[in-house]
Amino acid sequence: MDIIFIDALRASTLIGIYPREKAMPQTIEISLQIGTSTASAGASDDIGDTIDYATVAERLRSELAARHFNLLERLAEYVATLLLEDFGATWVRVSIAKLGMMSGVQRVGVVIERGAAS
Ligand SMILES: Nc1nc2c(c(=O)[nH]1)N=C([C@H](O)[C@@H](O)CO)CN2
Repeated sequence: MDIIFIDALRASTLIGIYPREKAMPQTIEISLQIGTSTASAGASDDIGDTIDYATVAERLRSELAARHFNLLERLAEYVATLLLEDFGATWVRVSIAKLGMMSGVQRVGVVIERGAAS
């Protein structure tokens, strides 16, 4: 299995369990490892034969701008499902972090893996 990755993509979304988090968008940081075969694109040199990371980033930003989730766990599931079902990934690792949420802590977050690594 090959991997296409996006590291530390920043996106704005409503995320959290507290009223202020439901009212005020916050910036989250998303890192993705997207399992897929890159062999076809490696041979053809054609963007149509692979998962376009620019399209993934744009889609995520627009989806997240329009949604609210209570938990990072739910948001991570949403992102993983989107990559598996809409982009045809076979396996994904999704890391999502909130920045500066707690005093003395730089980042908090979740990492999930879904699909089948081959
Ligand atoms: N495991 C989790 N713990 C917490 C979450 C979460 O999404 N997953 N969220 C919060 C609050 O929304 C937090 O961001 C406020 O500091 C607390 N714990």
